[in-house]
Amino acid sequence: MAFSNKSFPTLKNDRLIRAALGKEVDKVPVWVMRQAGRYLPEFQAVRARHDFFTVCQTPELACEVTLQPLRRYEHLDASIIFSDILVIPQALGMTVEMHPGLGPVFPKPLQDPSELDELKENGAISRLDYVGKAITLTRHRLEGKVPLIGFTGAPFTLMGYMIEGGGSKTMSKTKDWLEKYPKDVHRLLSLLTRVIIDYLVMQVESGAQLLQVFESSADHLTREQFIEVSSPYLKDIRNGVQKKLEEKKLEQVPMTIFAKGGGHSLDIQAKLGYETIGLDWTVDPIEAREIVGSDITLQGNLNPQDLYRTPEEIRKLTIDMVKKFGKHRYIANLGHGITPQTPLESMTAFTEAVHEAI
Ligand SMILES: Cc1c2[nH]c(c1CCC(=O)O)Cc1[nH]c(c(CCC(=O)O)c1C)Cc1[nH]c(c(CCC(=O)O)c1C)Cc1[nH]c(c(C)c1CCC(=O)O)C2
Repeated sequence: MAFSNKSFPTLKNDRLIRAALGKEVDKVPVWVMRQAGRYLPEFQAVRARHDFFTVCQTPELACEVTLQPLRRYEHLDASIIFSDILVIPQALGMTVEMHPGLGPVFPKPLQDPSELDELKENGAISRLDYVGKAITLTRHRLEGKVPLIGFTGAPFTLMGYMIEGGGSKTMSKTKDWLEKYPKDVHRLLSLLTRVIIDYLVMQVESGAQLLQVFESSADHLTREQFIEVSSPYLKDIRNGVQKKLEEKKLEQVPMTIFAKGGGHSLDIQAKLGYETIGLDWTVDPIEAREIVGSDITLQGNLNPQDLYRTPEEIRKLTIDMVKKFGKHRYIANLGHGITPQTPLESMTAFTEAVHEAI
């Protein structure tokens, strides 16, 4: 590696970090989940030549696609390292393939709790070394333009993919495990939590400046189930990362929890120690603020579907949204990832409108 993680270029735009820490900002920071992705022709061009996980595993390629949206959209206030949440099951020894049009596929999902013993926890972090290398390279190539976000899937969401063998509308196998094998479920969630903590610390060591935890399958959980199988692990992750960063004498970084469909548990999320809570588009900004109080930053939450409207309509919806959230403790984003057919000019309209709103 030509670059080391020492002496990164000075950060010139720190709006994202300031907003996450509750400091004053000149403009509302904005970034977009899946901002490096298939709506960009330059991303499609890279994907035409390389398999999805090859892009993730090759620091030069991961860095290139991470930078692509920043070259096109001058108003973006953050970058997010190009990778996937499913690199953790891969590092535990499971095979994951990305099938175009279908999404992720595990040829051999977990079928029985006895298979948990085959997961390779030892050495998992060193098998994810390529993510650290991509982060370090990207921090240098960013030249301090905007901060770099690192991320992970949350334990329940990862467990769901490992049991279902891919995306699932019903998650019925996972729900079956919750009923039949509660002890093994907690064993697996604890294993994933340990790996996730070390993985996030490694990302910070490599140069990540903010960390986001994706609990994307929270929409399958009731509030009671969220309390049982999600929130304790999310809390352990927040505390564990803080403790290990202290031990390693590394600087603390702000963390975001995004639980899609977790609107039923915002009060619980507010007590987990995360600086920022990400909201999907079903949550009302004013109600969310009332629930979480004034000491937490909110992130979100335009409906990704709204990016199919005209630029004028997008501007209006975005300005209305930003005004509802207000300038303090707020990071503008979509309520979930940007979709592949989104017109390129919609991103311009959205990001510009955020900066002009207040
Ligand atoms: C659930 C989940 C996954 N991956 C991720 C989540 C959590 C966020 C969410 O809820 O959407 C996280 C993720 N995946 C990707 C990123 C990159 C960083 C970014 O720009 O946001 C991030 C942060 C790249 C990707 N991950 C994927 C793509 C598209 C695949 C391709 O290029 O062929 C990209 C750009 C594929 C992927 N990866 C995953 C699925 C279900 C799919 C298929 C569905 C889809 O295509 O949107 C698992």
